Amino acid sequence: MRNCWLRSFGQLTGVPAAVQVTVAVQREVEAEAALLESGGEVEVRKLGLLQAGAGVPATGARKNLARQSQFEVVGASPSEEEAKTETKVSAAVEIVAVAVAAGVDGKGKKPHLQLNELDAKLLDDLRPAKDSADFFLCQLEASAARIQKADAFSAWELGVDLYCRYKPLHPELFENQRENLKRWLSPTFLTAATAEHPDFKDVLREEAPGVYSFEMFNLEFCNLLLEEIDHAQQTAREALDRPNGMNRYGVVLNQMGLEPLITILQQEYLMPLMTSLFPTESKGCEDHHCFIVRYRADEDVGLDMHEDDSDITLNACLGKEFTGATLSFCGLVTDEKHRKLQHTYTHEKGRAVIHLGRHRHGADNIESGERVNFILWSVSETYRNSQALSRGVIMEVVERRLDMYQRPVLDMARPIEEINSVPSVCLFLEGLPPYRQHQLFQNLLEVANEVHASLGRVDGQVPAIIFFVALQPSGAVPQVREMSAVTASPSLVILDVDGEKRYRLESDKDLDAAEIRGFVAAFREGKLQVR
Ligand SMILES: O=C(O)CCC(=O)C(=O)O
Ligand SMILES: [Fe+2]
Repeated sequence: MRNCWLRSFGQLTGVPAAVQVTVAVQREVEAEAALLESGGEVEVRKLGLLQAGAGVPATGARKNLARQSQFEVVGASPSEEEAKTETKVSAAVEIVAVAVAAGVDGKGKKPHLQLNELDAKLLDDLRPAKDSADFFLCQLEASAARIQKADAFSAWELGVDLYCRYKPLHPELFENQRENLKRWLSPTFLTAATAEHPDFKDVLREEAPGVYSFEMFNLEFCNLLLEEIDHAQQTAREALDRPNGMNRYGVVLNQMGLEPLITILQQEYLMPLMTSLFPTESKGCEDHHCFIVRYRADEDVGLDMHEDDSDITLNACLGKEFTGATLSFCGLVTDEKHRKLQHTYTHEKGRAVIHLGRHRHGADNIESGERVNFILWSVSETYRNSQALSRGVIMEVVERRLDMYQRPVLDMARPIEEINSVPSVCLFLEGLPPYRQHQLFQNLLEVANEVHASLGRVDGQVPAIIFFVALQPSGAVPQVREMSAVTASPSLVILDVDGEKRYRLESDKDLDAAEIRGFVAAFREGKLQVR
């Protein structure tokens, strides 16, 4: 068995499960080939990303966290046995097996980063059952073909690159997070959050109705994270996304591989607090978007009043030295006086403020120095689904709008908000065999390109008809399916959320490019019946 060590990494934003696995396996296979060619004389470094995707059950307490783990394999001389390894099936299975053996049995060379319990559980889940391997591989191949052929997926690959390249400055932020957090959280908050009956009354300061603050991180953590962010910006700047359209100089922490840390922070320490302050909105708060904002005189100096695309927002100041840059609050967007200024909060290093995402707020201009804050947007699918009818399709929290606008077909799991206002062609393919998904995706792509060409599509602008594809029942897919009132796969629907209309293709024929083309053309000519 080759030496191998594991590291746990975070979630790739915007990358569906099967695609992540495929990229990993493709690279593994390439590296494998290089290793065999070299006769094992040259050490080959292989990087991969494992994810419990198709055919591999994603169980465990936190789907999000249990979804992936990244591992590195360093090859020594291949054995006879290994030299025979040719197929992707055995490569995929072998990779999993190597990871499991090294991680769970602790046999690997010294671990680069320690496995935490959930990683161990993940690897157990991934231990491939013989009969699922073929199906698993089939999914991988279909996704590989999609990646190679469809431009629509190219940006997702870029995300993978960042993961492979980023080398942390402070590994302790990426390993053994549960233990480390105990050292980094303020003792008062830690005690309150971990008590048998969590009680925050001595910890919280009510700043204004619905706005609370508390001491959260100690200085060691603030400084550690500040240094890691600087390091990421220096070494991987071009690959880091901006956190949202409003902050030009922030970074998305999940993208740097910090998702496991943030998830533990959210689920184990913040959840009791969120539950006690915001019982409705915190129910089912499983997802998060975590990012850094930065203000200084020569960059962004402040942020206009807005509401967040979160259900609950936590905003902790990491430093550095600054004056000004206070945070102003008005009311909840549903309040009559929601535009009236109600409170101005002064940030302190290590102190966090927590409020509902729909509580209007804005960052006042910085006067001198630099302010860097850690923002955690918690998202509750349970709460969002309960609000679905009044709010239209709910957005995933991660915005990659400009990228999205370039793509002919978008991922329905993470739609852009225009799905609520622009007619959207939605193709549901969840559960279909991979070759069929691939074929129909190609058909949709072909029609989307034709339609956009005929509409005179302008780069960077939302076209008059958007195309979405659903490959797995994740993210917004179940919700869009429900709104479309279809149960089968494939299903083709044109959804006009704003006009409260939907058009379903009902046909005896097998779906193909001609059918899709005809259906969209009929819609454009106003010939479709609402169904
Ligand atoms: O700068 C702050 O403290 C607030 C930032 C913020 O509201 C946001 O990024 O959504
Ligand atoms: Fe905000």
